[in-house]
Amino acid sequence: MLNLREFEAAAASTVDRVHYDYLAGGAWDEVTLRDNEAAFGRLRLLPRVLRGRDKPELDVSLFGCHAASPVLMSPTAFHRLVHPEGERATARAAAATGTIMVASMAATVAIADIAAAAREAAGGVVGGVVGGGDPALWFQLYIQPDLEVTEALVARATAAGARALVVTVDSPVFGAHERDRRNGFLDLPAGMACENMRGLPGGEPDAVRPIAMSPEICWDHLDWLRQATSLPVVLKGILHPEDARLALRHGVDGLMLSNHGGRQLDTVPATIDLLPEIVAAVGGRMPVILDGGVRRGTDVVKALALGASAVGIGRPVLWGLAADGERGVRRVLELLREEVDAALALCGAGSPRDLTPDLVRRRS
Ligand SMILES: Cc1cc2nc3c(=O)[nH]c(=O)nc-3n(C[C@H](O)[C@H](O)[C@H](O)COP(=O)(O)O)c2cc1C
Ligand SMILES: CCCCCCC(=O)C(=O)O
Repeated sequence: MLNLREFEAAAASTVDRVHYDYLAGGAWDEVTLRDNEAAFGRLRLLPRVLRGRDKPELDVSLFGCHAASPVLMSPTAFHRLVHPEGERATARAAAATGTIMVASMAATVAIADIAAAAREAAGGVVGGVVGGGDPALWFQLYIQPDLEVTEALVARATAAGARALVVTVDSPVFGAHERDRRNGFLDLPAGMACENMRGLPGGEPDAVRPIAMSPEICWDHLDWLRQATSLPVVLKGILHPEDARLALRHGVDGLMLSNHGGRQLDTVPATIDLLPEIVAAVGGRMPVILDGGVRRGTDVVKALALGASAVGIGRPVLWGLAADGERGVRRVLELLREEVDAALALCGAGSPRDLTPDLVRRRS
Protein backbone atom coordinates (compact mmCIF):
# COMPACT_ATOMS: atom_id res chain seq x y z
CA MET A 1 0.00 0.00 0.00
CA LEU A 2 1.47 3.35 -1.03
CA ASN A 3 -1.04 5.75 0.45
CA LEU A 4 -4.19 6.03 2.55
CA ARG A 5 -6.47 5.88 -0.48
CA GLU A 6 -5.26 2.37 -1.20
CA PHE A 7 -6.20 1.40 2.37
CA GLU A 8 -9.64 2.93 1.81
CA ALA A 9 -10.12 0.75 -1.29
CA ALA A 10 -8.90 -2.33 0.59
CA ALA A 11 -11.31 -1.64 3.45
CA ALA A 12 -14.19 -1.13 1.03
CA SER A 13 -13.59 -4.53 -0.48
CA THR A 14 -13.04 -6.30 2.90
CA VAL A 15 -15.69 -4.96 5.24
CA ASP A 16 -19.33 -6.05 5.07
CA ARG A 17 -21.19 -3.39 2.98
CA VAL A 18 -23.54 -2.37 5.80
CA HIS A 19 -20.66 -1.84 8.23
CA TYR A 20 -18.53 -0.11 5.60
CA ASP A 21 -21.38 2.33 4.95
CA TYR A 22 -21.52 3.05 8.69
CA LEU A 23 -17.89 4.08 8.80
CA ALA A 24 -17.76 5.83 5.42
CA GLY A 25 -21.03 7.73 5.68
CA GLY A 26 -21.97 11.17 6.89
CA ALA A 27 -25.13 13.00 7.87
CA TRP A 28 -28.01 13.84 5.48
CA ASP A 29 -26.61 14.88 2.06
CA GLU A 30 -23.00 14.37 3.19
CA VAL A 31 -22.09 17.90 2.08
CA THR A 32 -19.68 18.41 5.00
CA LEU A 33 -18.24 14.91 4.63
CA ARG A 34 -17.16 15.74 1.06
CA ASP A 35 -16.11 19.29 1.87
CA ASN A 36 -13.67 18.26 4.62
CA GLU A 37 -11.44 16.66 1.97
CA ALA A 38 -12.27 19.12 -0.82
CA ALA A 39 -11.28 22.09 1.35
CA PHE A 40 -7.74 20.74 1.74
CA GLY A 41 -7.71 20.45 -2.05
CA ARG A 42 -8.52 24.16 -2.38
CA LEU A 43 -5.35 25.08 -0.49
CA ARG A 44 -1.88 25.24 -1.99
CA LEU A 45 1.50 25.13 -0.26
CA LEU A 46 4.07 27.84 -1.00
CA PRO A 47 7.44 26.49 0.17
CA ARG A 48 10.55 28.35 1.32
CA VAL A 49 13.97 27.19 0.10
CA LEU A 50 17.64 27.24 1.12
CA ARG A 51 16.89 27.29 4.80
CA GLY A 52 19.58 24.79 5.73
CA ARG A 53 17.37 22.71 8.02
CA ASP A 54 18.23 19.39 9.59
CA LYS A 55 16.03 16.38 9.00
CA PRO A 56 12.56 17.34 10.28
CA GLU A 57 11.64 16.69 13.95
CA LEU A 58 8.03 15.60 14.26
CA ASP A 59 7.65 15.08 18.02
CA VAL A 60 4.89 16.93 19.86
CA SER A 61 3.92 17.25 23.49
CA LEU A 62 0.27 17.72 24.38
CA PHE A 63 -0.96 17.96 27.98
CA GLY A 64 2.20 16.28 29.23
CA CYS A 65 1.82 13.47 26.71
CA HIS A 66 4.76 13.00 24.40
CA ALA A 67 4.07 11.74 20.87
CA ALA A 68 6.36 10.87 18.00
CA SER A 69 4.09 12.55 15.46
CA PRO A 70 1.63 15.45 15.27
CA VAL A 71 -0.99 13.01 13.89
CA LEU A 72 -3.19 11.42 16.53
CA MET A 73 -6.04 8.92 16.36
CA SER A 74 -9.40 10.61 16.74
CA PRO A 75 -11.96 8.55 18.65
CA THR A 76 -13.98 6.15 16.51
CA ALA A 77 -16.56 3.68 17.77
CA PHE A 78 -16.93 -0.05 17.21
CA HIS A 79 -13.49 -1.22 16.00
CA ARG A 80 -14.54 -4.86 16.32
CA LEU A 81 -16.97 -4.26 13.44
CA VAL A 82 -14.00 -4.22 11.07
CA HIS A 83 -11.51 -6.52 12.82
CA PRO A 84 -11.95 -9.24 15.49
CA GLU A 85 -9.25 -7.75 17.74
CA GLY A 86 -10.86 -4.33 17.51
CA GLU A 87 -9.43 -1.57 19.71
CA ARG A 88 -6.74 -3.90 21.14
CA ALA A 89 -5.06 -4.03 17.72
CA THR A 90 -5.48 -0.28 17.26
CA ALA A 91 -3.93 0.41 20.67
CA ARG A 92 -0.95 -1.82 19.92
CA ALA A 93 -0.34 0.05 16.66
CA ALA A 94 -0.60 3.40 18.44
CA ALA A 95 1.86 2.35 21.15
CA ALA A 96 4.31 0.85 18.65
CA THR A 97 4.41 4.08 16.64
CA GLY A 98 4.32 6.53 19.57
CA THR A 99 0.92 7.86 18.50
CA ILE A 100 -1.69 9.34 20.82
CA MET A 101 -4.87 7.24 20.70
CA VAL A 102 -8.17 8.76 21.75
CA ALA A 103 -10.27 5.74 22.71
CA SER A 104 -13.99 6.13 22.09
CA MET A 105 -16.47 5.76 24.91
CA ALA A 106 -18.33 3.58 22.33
CA ALA A 107 -15.34 1.23 21.97
CA THR A 108 -16.05 -2.49 21.66
CA VAL A 109 -13.17 -3.17 24.09
CA ALA A 110 -13.15 -1.68 27.61
CA ILE A 111 -10.71 1.17 28.29
CA ALA A 112 -8.76 -0.93 30.84
CA ASP A 113 -8.17 -3.61 28.20
CA ILE A 114 -7.21 -1.03 25.57
CA ALA A 115 -4.66 0.42 28.01
CA ALA A 116 -3.31 -3.06 28.80
CA ALA A 117 -2.83 -3.78 25.07
CA ALA A 118 -1.00 -0.47 24.61
CA ARG A 119 1.28 -1.14 27.60
CA GLU A 120 2.09 -4.61 26.38
CA ALA A 121 2.97 -3.32 22.89
CA ALA A 122 5.14 -0.55 24.31
CA GLY A 123 7.05 -3.25 26.25
CA GLY A 124 7.09 -1.02 29.31
CA VAL A 125 8.77 1.80 27.36
CA VAL A 126 6.62 4.91 27.36
CA GLY A 127 7.82 8.27 26.06
CA GLY A 128 11.27 6.74 25.48
CA VAL A 129 11.59 5.86 29.19
CA VAL A 130 11.64 2.29 30.52
CA GLY A 131 8.75 1.94 32.97
CA GLY A 132 7.77 5.41 31.83
CA GLY A 133 4.22 5.33 33.09
CA ASP A 134 0.95 5.36 31.23
CA PRO A 135 0.75 5.10 27.44
CA ALA A 136 -0.35 8.03 25.29
CA LEU A 137 -4.01 7.14 25.66
CA TRP A 138 -6.88 9.60 26.05
CA PHE A 139 -10.54 8.81 26.68
CA GLN A 140 -13.43 10.31 24.72
CA LEU A 141 -16.52 11.03 26.77
CA TYR A 142 -20.13 11.86 25.98
CA ILE A 143 -21.30 13.51 29.22
CA GLN A 144 -24.29 11.47 30.37
CA PRO A 145 -27.22 13.33 31.93
CA ASP A 146 -26.93 10.88 34.85
CA LEU A 147 -23.83 12.38 36.48
CA GLU A 148 -23.24 9.33 38.65
CA VAL A 149 -22.77 7.34 35.43
CA THR A 150 -20.48 10.02 33.98
CA GLU A 151 -18.44 10.01 37.19
CA ALA A 152 -18.07 6.23 37.00
CA LEU A 153 -16.89 6.47 33.38
CA VAL A 154 -14.33 9.14 34.29
CA ALA A 155 -13.14 7.01 37.21
CA ARG A 156 -12.69 3.99 34.92
CA ALA A 157 -10.75 6.01 32.37
CA THR A 158 -8.56 7.51 35.08
CA ALA A 159 -7.89 4.13 36.68
CA ALA A 160 -6.95 2.73 33.27
CA GLY A 161 -4.31 5.45 32.93
CA ALA A 162 -5.99 7.76 30.40
CA ARG A 163 -4.03 11.02 30.28
CA ALA A 164 -6.80 13.35 29.05
CA LEU A 165 -10.56 13.46 28.61
CA VAL A 166 -11.90 14.43 25.20
CA VAL A 167 -15.47 15.57 25.71
CA THR A 168 -17.52 15.42 22.53
CA VAL A 169 -19.95 18.34 22.47
CA ASP A 170 -21.35 18.20 18.93
CA SER A 171 -23.85 15.45 19.60
CA PRO A 172 -26.96 16.68 21.47
CA VAL A 173 -28.68 14.11 19.23
CA PHE A 174 -27.16 11.37 17.10
CA GLY A 175 -26.50 12.52 13.50
CA ALA A 176 -28.90 11.34 10.80
CA HIS A 177 -26.98 8.76 8.78
CA GLU A 178 -29.27 7.87 5.90
CA ARG A 179 -26.98 5.09 4.68
CA ASP A 180 -27.51 3.32 8.02
CA ARG A 181 -31.27 3.86 7.90
CA ARG A 182 -31.44 2.48 4.38
CA ASN A 183 -29.33 -0.52 5.37
CA GLY A 184 -31.25 -1.12 8.59
CA PHE A 185 -28.03 -0.85 10.65
CA LEU A 186 -29.45 -0.16 14.07
CA ASP A 187 -27.41 -2.27 16.44
CA LEU A 188 -24.11 -4.05 16.91
CA PRO A 189 -23.96 -7.73 15.92
CA ALA A 190 -24.44 -10.33 18.67
CA GLY A 191 -21.35 -10.72 20.86
CA MET A 192 -20.27 -7.09 20.45
CA ALA A 193 -21.11 -4.21 22.81
CA CYS A 194 -19.94 -0.83 24.03
CA GLU A 195 -17.83 -2.38 26.78
CA ASN A 196 -17.22 0.88 28.66
CA MET A 197 -20.95 1.01 29.33
CA ARG A 198 -21.08 -2.37 31.08
CA GLY A 199 -21.83 -2.62 34.80
CA LEU A 200 -22.37 1.08 35.46
CA PRO A 201 -24.23 2.44 38.51
CA GLY A 202 -27.99 1.96 38.52
CA GLY A 203 -27.92 -1.19 36.37
CA GLU A 204 -27.39 -4.93 36.69
CA PRO A 205 -23.69 -5.83 37.21
CA ASP A 206 -23.27 -7.12 33.65
CA ALA A 207 -25.78 -4.94 31.83
CA VAL A 208 -24.65 -2.59 29.05
CA ARG A 209 -26.21 0.82 29.44
CA PRO A 210 -27.12 2.64 26.20
CA ILE A 211 -25.12 5.79 25.46
CA ALA A 212 -27.36 8.84 25.88
CA MET A 213 -26.89 11.77 23.54
CA SER A 214 -28.69 14.53 25.31
CA PRO A 215 -29.68 18.08 24.28
CA GLU A 216 -29.74 18.96 28.02
CA ILE A 217 -25.94 19.02 28.26
CA CYS A 218 -24.68 22.57 28.81
CA TRP A 219 -21.71 24.57 30.18
CA ASP A 220 -22.86 23.78 33.76
CA HIS A 221 -22.10 20.11 33.07
CA LEU A 222 -18.67 21.13 31.84
CA ASP A 223 -18.07 23.12 35.04
CA TRP A 224 -19.12 20.08 37.03
CA LEU A 225 -16.73 17.85 35.07
CA ARG A 226 -13.91 20.38 35.47
CA GLN A 227 -14.09 20.06 39.25
CA ALA A 228 -14.71 16.28 39.16
CA THR A 229 -11.41 15.46 37.44
CA SER A 230 -7.83 16.60 37.51
CA LEU A 231 -7.23 15.26 33.98
CA PRO A 232 -6.84 17.76 31.14
CA VAL A 233 -10.21 18.37 29.48
CA VAL A 234 -10.33 18.79 25.69
CA LEU A 235 -13.59 19.83 23.98
CA LYS A 236 -14.25 18.06 20.69
CA GLY A 237 -16.69 19.50 18.20
CA ILE A 238 -16.22 23.22 18.79
CA LEU A 239 -16.83 25.11 15.52
CA HIS A 240 -17.93 28.64 16.47
CA PRO A 241 -15.20 31.08 17.62
CA GLU A 242 -17.46 32.35 20.40
CA ASP A 243 -17.66 28.79 21.79
CA ALA A 244 -13.86 28.61 21.63
CA ARG A 245 -13.69 31.76 23.78
CA LEU A 246 -16.31 30.34 26.17
CA ALA A 247 -14.27 27.15 26.48
CA LEU A 248 -11.32 29.22 27.66
CA ARG A 249 -13.46 30.92 30.28
CA HIS A 250 -14.68 27.54 31.53
CA GLY A 251 -11.16 26.29 32.19
CA VAL A 252 -10.92 23.88 29.27
CA ASP A 253 -7.37 22.76 28.42
CA GLY A 254 -7.64 22.23 24.67
CA LEU A 255 -9.95 22.10 21.66
CA MET A 256 -10.54 19.59 18.93
CA LEU A 257 -11.83 21.55 15.98
CA SER A 258 -14.02 18.83 14.50
CA ASN A 259 -17.30 18.41 12.66
CA HIS A 260 -17.34 14.73 13.58
CA GLY A 261 -16.16 13.80 10.08
CA GLY A 262 -19.37 15.25 8.61
CA ARG A 263 -21.54 12.91 10.69
CA GLN A 264 -23.44 15.35 12.90
CA LEU A 265 -24.84 18.66 11.53
CA ASP A 266 -24.55 18.53 7.76
CA THR A 267 -23.55 21.67 5.79
CA VAL A 268 -21.23 23.02 8.52
CA PRO A 269 -17.95 24.31 7.05
CA ALA A 270 -14.93 22.11 6.50
CA THR A 271 -12.72 22.22 9.59
CA ILE A 272 -9.64 23.45 7.71
CA ASP A 273 -11.66 26.47 6.51
CA LEU A 274 -12.57 27.34 10.12
CA LEU A 275 -9.11 26.84 11.54
CA PRO A 276 -7.77 30.42 11.17
CA GLU A 277 -10.82 31.86 13.01
CA ILE A 278 -10.59 29.36 15.85
CA VAL A 279 -6.84 29.84 16.23
CA ALA A 280 -7.37 33.61 16.37
CA ALA A 281 -10.12 33.23 18.99
CA VAL A 282 -7.90 31.07 21.20
CA GLY A 283 -4.87 33.33 20.74
CA GLY A 284 -2.31 30.71 21.72
CA ARG A 285 -3.88 30.12 25.15
CA MET A 286 -4.56 26.43 24.50
CA PRO A 287 -3.77 23.85 21.81
CA VAL A 288 -6.16 23.43 18.87
CA ILE A 289 -6.25 19.98 17.30
CA LEU A 290 -8.02 19.67 13.95
CA ASP A 291 -9.67 16.61 12.45
CA GLY A 292 -11.76 15.92 9.34
CA GLY A 293 -10.56 14.91 5.89
CA VAL A 294 -6.84 14.55 6.68
CA ARG A 295 -5.57 12.03 4.13
CA ARG A 296 -2.09 13.20 3.09
CA GLY A 297 1.03 14.59 4.72
CA THR A 298 0.40 17.82 2.83
CA ASP A 299 -2.99 18.10 4.62
CA VAL A 300 -1.19 17.77 7.96
CA VAL A 301 1.34 20.44 6.98
CA LYS A 302 -1.42 22.84 5.84
CA ALA A 303 -3.25 22.44 9.17
CA LEU A 304 -0.07 22.91 11.22
CA ALA A 305 0.89 25.96 9.16
CA LEU A 306 -2.53 27.49 9.83
CA GLY A 307 -2.03 27.11 13.57
CA ALA A 308 -3.15 23.61 14.58
CA SER A 309 -0.97 21.99 17.27
CA ALA A 310 -1.75 18.54 15.90
CA VAL A 311 -4.30 16.80 13.68
CA GLY A 312 -6.52 13.77 14.15
CA ILE A 313 -7.49 11.02 11.72
CA GLY A 314 -10.69 9.00 12.07
CA ARG A 315 -11.62 6.82 9.11
CA PRO A 316 -8.03 6.08 7.91
CA VAL A 317 -7.35 4.19 11.16
CA LEU A 318 -10.41 2.03 10.51
CA TRP A 319 -9.28 1.43 6.91
CA GLY A 320 -5.91 0.19 8.16
CA LEU A 321 -7.53 -1.96 10.82
CA ALA A 322 -9.95 -3.50 8.34
CA ALA A 323 -7.23 -4.14 5.76
CA ASP A 324 -4.61 -5.74 8.01
CA GLY A 325 -5.34 -5.41 11.75
CA GLU A 326 -2.55 -3.95 13.88
CA ARG A 327 -0.13 -4.05 10.93
CA GLY A 328 -2.54 -2.12 8.76
CA VAL A 329 -2.98 0.63 11.35
CA ARG A 330 0.78 0.85 11.82
CA ARG A 331 1.28 1.17 8.09
CA VAL A 332 -1.34 3.94 7.85
CA LEU A 333 0.44 5.86 10.61
CA GLU A 334 3.87 5.25 9.14
CA LEU A 335 2.80 6.31 5.64
CA LEU A 336 1.37 9.55 6.95
CA ARG A 337 4.48 10.16 9.03
CA GLU A 338 6.74 9.61 6.02
CA GLU A 339 4.60 12.02 3.98
CA VAL A 340 4.65 14.69 6.72
CA ASP A 341 8.40 14.28 7.03
CA ALA A 342 8.93 14.80 3.29
CA ALA A 343 6.40 17.64 3.01
CA LEU A 344 8.05 19.50 5.90
CA ALA A 345 11.49 19.16 4.28
CA LEU A 346 10.08 20.31 0.94
CA CYS A 347 8.60 23.36 2.69
CA GLY A 348 12.01 24.21 4.14
CA ALA A 349 10.81 23.47 7.66
CA GLY A 350 12.83 21.67 10.33
CA SER A 351 9.82 21.06 12.57
CA PRO A 352 6.11 21.87 12.71
CA ARG A 353 7.10 24.99 14.68
CA ASP A 354 8.73 26.42 11.53
CA LEU A 355 5.45 26.36 9.61
CA THR A 356 3.67 29.68 9.24
CA PRO A 357 0.36 30.72 7.62
CA ASP A 358 2.13 32.45 4.71
CA LEU A 359 3.08 28.98 3.40
CA VAL A 360 -0.59 28.30 2.62
CA ARG A 361 -2.42 29.95 -0.28
CA ARG A 362 -6.04 29.58 -1.32
CA ARG A 363 -6.45 28.45 -4.94
CA SER A 364 -7.91 31.34 -6.89
C1 LIG B 1 -17.05 5.23 12.15
C2 LIG B 1 -16.84 6.47 12.97
C3 LIG B 1 -17.09 6.44 14.32
C4 LIG B 1 -16.89 7.57 15.09
N1 LIG B 1 -17.09 7.50 16.44
C5 LIG B 1 -16.86 8.59 17.20
C6 LIG B 1 -17.02 8.51 18.60
O1 LIG B 1 -17.32 7.47 19.16
N2 LIG B 1 -16.82 9.64 19.32
C7 LIG B 1 -16.48 10.82 18.73
O2 LIG B 1 -16.31 11.83 19.42
N3 LIG B 1 -16.28 10.90 17.40
C8 LIG B 1 -16.46 9.82 16.63
N4 LIG B 1 -16.25 9.90 15.29
C9 LIG B 1 -15.69 11.14 14.69
C10 LIG B 1 -14.16 11.10 14.68
O3 LIG B 1 -13.66 11.25 15.99
C11 LIG B 1 -13.55 12.22 13.86
O4 LIG B 1 -14.03 13.46 14.28
C12 LIG B 1 -13.76 12.09 12.36
O5 LIG B 1 -13.78 10.73 11.95
C13 LIG B 1 -12.65 12.83 11.63
O6 LIG B 1 -12.84 12.80 10.27
P1 LIG B 1 -12.13 11.76 9.26
O7 LIG B 1 -12.83 10.45 9.43
O8 LIG B 1 -12.39 12.40 7.94
O9 LIG B 1 -10.67 11.68 9.59
C14 LIG B 1 -16.45 8.78 14.49
C15 LIG B 1 -16.18 8.80 13.12
C16 LIG B 1 -16.36 7.67 12.37
C17 LIG B 1 -16.05 7.71 10.90
C1 LIG C 1 -25.21 5.25 20.41
C2 LIG C 1 -23.79 4.85 20.15
C3 LIG C 1 -22.98 6.05 19.91
C4 LIG C 1 -21.83 5.74 19.06
C5 LIG C 1 -21.23 7.01 18.59
C6 LIG C 1 -20.41 6.80 17.42
C7 LIG C 1 -20.20 8.06 16.68
O1 LIG C 1 -19.90 9.08 17.24
C8 LIG C 1 -20.34 8.04 15.22
O2 LIG C 1 -20.08 9.08 14.59
O3 LIG C 1 -20.73 7.00 14.67
